[in-house]
Amino acid sequence: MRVFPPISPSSPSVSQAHDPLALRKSERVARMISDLRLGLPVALIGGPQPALVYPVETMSPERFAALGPDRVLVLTGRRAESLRQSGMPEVALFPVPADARMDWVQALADPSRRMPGSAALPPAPQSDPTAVHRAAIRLVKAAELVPAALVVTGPDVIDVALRHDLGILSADDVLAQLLLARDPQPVSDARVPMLAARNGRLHVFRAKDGGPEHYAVEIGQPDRDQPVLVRLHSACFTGDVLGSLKCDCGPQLQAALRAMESHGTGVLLYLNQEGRGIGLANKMRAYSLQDQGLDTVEANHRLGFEDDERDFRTGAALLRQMGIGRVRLMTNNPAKIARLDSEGIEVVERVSLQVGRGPDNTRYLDTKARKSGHLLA
Ligand SMILES: Nc1nc2c(ncn2[C@@H]2O[C@H](COP(=O)(O)OP(=O)(O)OP(=O)(O)O)[C@@H](O)[C@H]2O)c(=O)[nH]1
Ligand SMILES: [Zn+2]
Repeated sequence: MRVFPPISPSSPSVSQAHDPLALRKSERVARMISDLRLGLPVALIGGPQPALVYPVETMSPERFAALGPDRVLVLTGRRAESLRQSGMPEVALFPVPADARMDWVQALADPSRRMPGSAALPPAPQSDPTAVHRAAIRLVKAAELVPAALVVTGPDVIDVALRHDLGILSADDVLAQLLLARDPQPVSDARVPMLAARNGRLHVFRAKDGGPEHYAVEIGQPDRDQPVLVRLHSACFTGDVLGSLKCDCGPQLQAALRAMESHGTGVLLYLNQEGRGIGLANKMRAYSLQDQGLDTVEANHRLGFEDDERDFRTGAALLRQMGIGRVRLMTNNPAKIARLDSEGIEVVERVSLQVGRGPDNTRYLDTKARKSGHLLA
């Protein structure tokens, strides 16, 4: 008779050294992120009891109706504060009453949803978030969903997860994996002549964590022994592709390429960190809030995000991959300079990049200068 090894969710009993098909922790986390985008729950171990984590944004009404009695709504402290709960921890827990409606929960999580007429403010938050709650928020943020989760605890969670083939991992492992810096590897590259710079080559990079690909546009052949003219550009579909006037991204992208062309060489990293890392769907939620009068930072907070959710370690890793250790950085954002410096990339000079100011983005640019420390010259 065949004997199956016992299943140990947090540390698979068969190590990958012996079984190449055994899932790595990073692969389990990548699957969890995909599952949450699909509206599937994942099981986390780490609190007093194991828990199922459901994404508020994508869960179905049927799954909401079938939730167990011990469930809490997990919001970021930012979101809780915008619901007029002051002095919040980084992660806030609200008990969800048995008769709670799904649209009430969704409206607490997402300011773009209409609160059902009779709904009152949520009851006072429960205290003491555990690693499970912190991991739940990190996972839904990584999935670029509304940063809110329903966490259901119960003794049979692991049974349910095994029966339904759900992802299972310890919350500490999830948190550790999501904090790791990944080294994107080069995948392919080819010559791409551009209007702004004829002598261009596009390199595609991919990390092993299933996250987004990032790109490097190399102009000419920069001498690695000299500081290289570099731009770290975060994706902005609206500005870069549509020519939106709400920001300065499109003009900055083109001006950087033109500057590299006239200098003869340079590298523009195109980082897929849309909306300062919150994703395009959330950026459009933020834009709706801006249409109601909030500025770019207030809108992020109202949604439950920090001002800036980007991780510029990715930019440093790409530069290292390309053999670039010293740069003249085209930016107005001191956080980019600080991050490259702390990652061992020497910024020998900041090259100012002030272009594209107009009536539709004056407030946006002024807010970035006032609240996020962007330089105005
Ligand atoms: N959340 C949010 N993101 C925005 C908004 N407007 C633009 N963005 C995003 O902001 C980022 C701007 O990227 P960058 O131009 O590289 O960065 P920066 O911080 O302005 O720094 P520099 O341009 O280098 O000075 C892009 O990811 C845009 O998609 C907004 O109102 N809300
Ligand atoms: Zn933009």
